[in-house]
Amino acid sequence: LLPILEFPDPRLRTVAKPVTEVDDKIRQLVADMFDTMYDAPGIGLAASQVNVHKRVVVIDVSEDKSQPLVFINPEIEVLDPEVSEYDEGCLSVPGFYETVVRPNHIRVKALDRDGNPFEMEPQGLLAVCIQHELDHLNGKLFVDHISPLKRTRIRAKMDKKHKAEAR
Ligand SMILES: O=C(O)C[C@@H](Cc1ccccc1)[C@H](O)SCc1ccccc1
Ligand SMILES: [Zn+2]
Repeated sequence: LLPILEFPDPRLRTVAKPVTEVDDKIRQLVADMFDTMYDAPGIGLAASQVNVHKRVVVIDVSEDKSQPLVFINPEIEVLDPEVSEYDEGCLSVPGFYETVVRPNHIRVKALDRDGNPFEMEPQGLLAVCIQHELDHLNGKLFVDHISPLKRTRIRAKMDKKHKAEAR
């Protein structure tokens, strides 16, 4: 299992670099990320969260771990301006859920675990999760989409938790 960085760790603000070659090293990272995500448990994980600053995302929104998806060098285009709300969580901000507004009709282009390009037009939670993970690759967190007051309060609680753990 890979350790997951927690807000406000500044390393979460790193902009991840594109993968130049989808090789066995990347496939090992993907396998370790799925193990870490399923164990958390979570429905998505970006390499940034495990302090690997490469543009790699794993997602599985299924109930029974039956739909693992790998997005390498993902790119998103918004297909229409309609947005929807979702109470998002984050494995890097454990225990906090806040309403985030995002476009709900997008197209994703990425490479799969074999380095082959593919694209999809995800709906619902998958569309939300892909945008949440892409934020991670760009050094953004879901708390950046809520009010500064709420973000400050969450940061204070996370700092207190980390102090207690350090004792
Ligand atoms: O930190 C992450 O990227 C994992 C996120 C994925 C997520 C993105 C957007 C909306 C919900 C989840 C979650 O922490 S995984 C935990 C979870 C599982 C099911 C539903 C909500 C949260
Ligand atoms: Zn997250």
